[in-house]
Amino acid sequence: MKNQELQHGLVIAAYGKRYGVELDDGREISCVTRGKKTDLACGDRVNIKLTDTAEGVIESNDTRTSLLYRSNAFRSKLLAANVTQIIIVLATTPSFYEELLNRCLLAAEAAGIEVVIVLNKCDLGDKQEAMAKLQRYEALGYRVLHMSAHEDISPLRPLLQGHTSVLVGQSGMGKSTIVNALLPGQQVRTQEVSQVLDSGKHTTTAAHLYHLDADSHLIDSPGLQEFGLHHLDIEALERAFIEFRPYLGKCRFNNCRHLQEPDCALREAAERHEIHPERLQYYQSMAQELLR
Ligand SMILES: Nc1nc2c(ncn2[C@@H]2O[C@H](COP(=O)(O)OP(=O)(O)OP(=O)(O)O)[C@@H](O)[C@H]2O)c(=O)[nH]1
Ligand SMILES: [Zn+2]
Repeated sequence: MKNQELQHGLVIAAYGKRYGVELDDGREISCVTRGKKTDLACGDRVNIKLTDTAEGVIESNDTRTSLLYRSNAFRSKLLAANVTQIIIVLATTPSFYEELLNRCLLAAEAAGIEVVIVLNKCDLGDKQEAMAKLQRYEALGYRVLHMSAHEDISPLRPLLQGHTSVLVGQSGMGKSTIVNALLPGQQVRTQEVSQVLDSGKHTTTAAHLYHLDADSHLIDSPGLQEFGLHHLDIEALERAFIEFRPYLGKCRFNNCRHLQEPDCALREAAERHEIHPERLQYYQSMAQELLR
C-alpha cells in the first residue's frame, strides 16, 4: 500500500502479540507491533501504519493517563491503559479471596483511579459473611454496591457513566453475566472482532474494550488471578493503603518502613485500632517481599 500516513486508533483487544484496533473512523483492524515491542494494553491510543486495508503496524502509543498491570509468578504484563475506574466483582458465593481484593485496591490506588466494589449474587440467601467482610472496606471509604446481575443490572449503570472502567474478578463471581447484561449485543461483536484477528488460529484474549455509549467504556479482562504490584516501590506501596496516609511522615525515622522501628506512627495507630492490624500486617508482608 502506498499510503504511509499514520492512522490513529484505540486498542480494543489484546490477543497475545496481536492487537485489535479501532481506527478513529470506526474501522476495526488487526495490528502487530514494530519489532519486539509488546508493552501495549487494551485502552491504549496508538499510531498505526496501515499495511493492508485491515492490517497495520503499531508504531507508537500516546501518553497514558493510567496503567494497570497483571502478573503471574514470573513477570508483570499490562492489563489496561487509560482507565479511570476499576470495578472489582465479588460474589456472596463462592467465597472470594480477600487477598485478591486487597491487591486490586492497591493497584487502583497506585494508578490513581477510582474503585467500585460490586458484591454480586445478592439474590442468594447466604450473603451475611461476604457483607461482613466488606464492611471494613466500606469503613475505609470504598463504595460497595450490593446487587444481582441475574435480577437487575441497573444499579451499576450510572456508576459507569463517563468512565472507562475495567472489570476484574476471580472466576465464578459473575463477570460474564454482568458484561452480557450490560451489553446484550456483545456476543455478535466478539465474533466480528475475532474473525478479523484470529485468522483461524487459537488465541487467548487478555482484555477487550466495549463501548457502552459515546463517553462510557468497559474493559473486560477474563481469568484474572493476580494483580501486578512488582512495579511499586516502597513509598508507592505505603501510600496505596489509603488509611495510612494521615500517618505517613509522622514516624520517628523519616525512612521508617513500619516493620520493627521504634516510635512508628503506623504501628501505634494499629495498636490503638485506628487502622486495622490485619491491613498493617498485610502491608508488612508486602514490604518485606519488596525489600528482599
Ligand atoms: N444467583 C446468581 N447467580 C449468578 C449471578 N451472576 C452470575 N451468576 C451465576 O454464577 C455463575 C458464574 O457466572 P459467570 O458470569 O460465568 O462468572 P465469571 O466471573 O464470568 O466466571 P468465569 O467465566 O469463570 O471468568 C454462573 O452460573 C452464573 O449464572 C447472580 O447475580 N445471581
Ligand atoms: Zn513507621
